[in-house]
Amino acid sequence: MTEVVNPFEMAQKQFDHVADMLDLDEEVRAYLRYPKKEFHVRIPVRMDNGELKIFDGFRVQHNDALGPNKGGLRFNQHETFDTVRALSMWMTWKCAVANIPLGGGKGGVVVDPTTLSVHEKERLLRNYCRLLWKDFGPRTDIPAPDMGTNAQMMCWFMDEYSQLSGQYTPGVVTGKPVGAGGSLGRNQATGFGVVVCIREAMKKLNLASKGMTASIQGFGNVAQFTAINFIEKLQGIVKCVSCWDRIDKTSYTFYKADGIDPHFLMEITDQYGMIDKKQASEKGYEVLSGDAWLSMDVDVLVPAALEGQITKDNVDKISSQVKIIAEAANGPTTTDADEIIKQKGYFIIPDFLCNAGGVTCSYFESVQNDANFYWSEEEVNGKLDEKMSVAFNSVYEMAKERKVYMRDAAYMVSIQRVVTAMKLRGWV
Ligand SMILES: NC(=O)C1=CN([C@@H]2O[C@H](COP(=O)(O)OP(=O)(O)OC[C@H]3O[C@@H](n4cnc5c(N)ncnc54)[C@H](OP(=O)(O)O)[C@@H]3O)[C@@H](O)[C@H]2O)C=CC1
Ligand SMILES: O=C(O)CCC(=O)C(=O)O
Repeated sequence: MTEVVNPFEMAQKQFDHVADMLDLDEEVRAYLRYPKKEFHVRIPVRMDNGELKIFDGFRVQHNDALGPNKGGLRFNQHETFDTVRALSMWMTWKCAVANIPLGGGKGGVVVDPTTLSVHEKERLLRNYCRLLWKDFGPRTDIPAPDMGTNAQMMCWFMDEYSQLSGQYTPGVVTGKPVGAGGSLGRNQATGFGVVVCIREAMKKLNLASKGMTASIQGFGNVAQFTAINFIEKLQGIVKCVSCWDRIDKTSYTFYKADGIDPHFLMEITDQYGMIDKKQASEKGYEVLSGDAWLSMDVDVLVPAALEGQITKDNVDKISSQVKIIAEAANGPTTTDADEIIKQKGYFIIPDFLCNAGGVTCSYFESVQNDANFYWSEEEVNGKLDEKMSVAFNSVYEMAKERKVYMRDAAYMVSIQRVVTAMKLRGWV
């Protein structure tokens, strides 16, 4: 039977498991198992053809013990309240593991962004902001780009908020374009951080990175910059990436035995992330089935698309040659599949550690906005590399010390930091 995946149940299960291992107090568990605040809005938008359409939008603020809630805003046709709840909870652990003074939040609008014109997208984004602006702010809750949203949309959000509040407020949102309060390096930061984690894992496993092979699911922001950094920083070879084809309504894997060229593939990818099959084939790429990425004989497997992709039904397809599973997406592995991965002894870099580079760079962007002083790209990348290496090593050390799985170790580091802040603030 196909596994049904509710991301929020998955997030709670993961938390409960480590709460038991830490013998966490019942009151603390009750606090952390659910978000602190949730918003559901109905967003009216006048479409280009004059019709009025209403969209469902969510914002969830899980926990702000360490600092203001922080997390992306997704435009996704499959978004649910529970997905956003799970993602906000994972943001709490992500900020804590990265050791940045921020809490967990996430937002989502139920919409297929490919069906909207630019003007419709802008009206939807601005109306979402108008309905919720009093609950956002640089000291309250700070959104950022995520699936289906981008830097331009963050800029509209910043502009709308600034107009409503009567003050130029760049720090209300991160992931803005450079030149409008954005930080150099933010666009590539998540993929950059994924590769820092892979590099650190390789050091621990005594693997030389040169010539190591990888297979990546997805070809959006995170996947693209993971591929580029894996090739350029580690001198590795990316054998394939995959993408969703909205015309054929299926996904495809683009494979090249001697390694893909992410820059070429980016040139033939449209604004919604679809790679042109014809042009890829002409350049010698094999176009394989959407799940072919999972069974590749490679050293590093990188799910970088969606949640719930590695399930108990397909986990056995993972090659025994794989040495590292780097979870670049949020929640790509279901709890049942995770148990099998753990038993088989694959080295996993858990999602909220692996993809923490994005929010860490967002934090740098907020710091620059507050100071109104902007850093060079070298400075941003240097600080990001350091933060991600320290985060990886703190989790690795915890796993070694407690003899636990890397995911459990990441939870232990994060939960302890959040609970310490809650206790110091007198919440529990
Ligand atoms: N952007 C960021 O800074 C961060 C993102 N993340 C997480 O990383 C993941 C990817 O996000 P991001 O790259 O920003 O999102 P994008 O929207 O840029 O990319 C998502 C990618 O997944 C592809 N995709 C969708 N469905 C499938 C499928 N069934 N099979 C294969 N590919 C598919 C999309 O293709 P198409 O576009 O054609 O639909 C697209 O290439 C998400 O889980 C997100 O939450 C985590 C931390 C930070
Ligand atoms: O950059 C950010 O603030 C958040 C990024 C995000 O949503 C995520 O890491 O999942």
